[in-house]
Amino acid sequence: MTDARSSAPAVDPSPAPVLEVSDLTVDYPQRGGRPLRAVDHLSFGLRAGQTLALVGESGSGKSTVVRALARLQRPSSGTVQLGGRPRTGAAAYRREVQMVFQDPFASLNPAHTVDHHLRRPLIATGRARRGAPADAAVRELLESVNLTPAADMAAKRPHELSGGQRQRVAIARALAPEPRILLADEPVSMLDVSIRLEILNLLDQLKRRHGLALLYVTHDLATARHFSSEVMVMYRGTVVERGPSDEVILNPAHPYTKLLAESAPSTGASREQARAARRERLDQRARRTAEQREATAEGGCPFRGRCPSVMDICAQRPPVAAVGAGHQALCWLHREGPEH
Ligand SMILES: Nc1ncnc2c1ncn2[C@@H]1O[C@H](COP(=O)(O)OP(=O)(O)OP(=O)(O)O)[C@@H](O)[C@H]1O
Repeated sequence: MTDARSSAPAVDPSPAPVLEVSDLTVDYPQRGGRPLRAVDHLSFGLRAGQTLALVGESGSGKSTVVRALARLQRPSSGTVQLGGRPRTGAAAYRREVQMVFQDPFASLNPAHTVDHHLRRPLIATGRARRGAPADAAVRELLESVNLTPAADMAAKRPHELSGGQRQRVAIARALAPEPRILLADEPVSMLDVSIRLEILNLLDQLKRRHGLALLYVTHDLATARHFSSEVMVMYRGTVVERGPSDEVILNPAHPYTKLLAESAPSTGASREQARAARRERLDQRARRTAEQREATAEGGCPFRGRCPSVMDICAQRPPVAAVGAGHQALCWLHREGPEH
């Protein structure tokens, strides 16, 4: 795998975020009990031309973050602001923030042609007028995701396409409104191994070409490292480690990230292995939900029930410790000062 980041044009290391998330908290009501805290006071920014990876096991809260950013889930508290503008109208926000979903089989309507899927958002968002301008814009979108000859592809229905081709259509559709932000929630986990890297490379190229800010949600640490400049590791709704992707993945500081890195499945897993991993993730999700209910009630370090280095002090909320340049871990092990 060539390093997608090494050929990156020099970018301003810290341009202002185009999307700012501050203290985002999402609680789900539970029948007859306390609400379940799926996201706990999360803050981060997405920057133009950069990819931030959000990693964690099933049930850690990644999809809830994406749903809140896409305004499909109302936060319990905190804010999500577009380019420093707190009150963007719903239509303008939806144009700027687009999503690519995990399942390209479910995200396209089987009754409609590819042309219909792309023409609709172009016209609805005023990016192209009906008729010849929309024809040209559909063609351009298809070519930009390498679906050619564009005229043949435009006439097809989803069932006539492979999984990878469908995901390319879904990406083209997300680009139609010319967004500034793309939220990609496990965009390749349902695809055949052989085409996963092609689709991730395509997203990477489109990010550069259009200066998109990309949030890449994944279970896969290898592709998180390869395709992102920064990584946030989430456990039970809390970011337990964040920093430059090489740093976090090659030198993990938090016991949870270490565990993830040690148990990471290979990117080249077969479809059967991927299915087995998915079943395991669903089991994990059920376990995490049960644990999360307890954690919501208890406080302290969310990972202490599984942590091999657990200490008495972990019953208290851990500090955010600097463990390297721009690299932080939420852990008592890295508390500054005398040994405890
Ligand atoms: N609509 C909902 N109502 C109640 N609880 C929910 C809802 N959606 C998610 N949860 C719970 O919130 C927690 C976080 O779930 P979320 O789907 O955000 O995690 P995830 O990391 O994206 O997992 P996966 O990779 O399986 O999608 C889990 O405990 C989950 O059971």
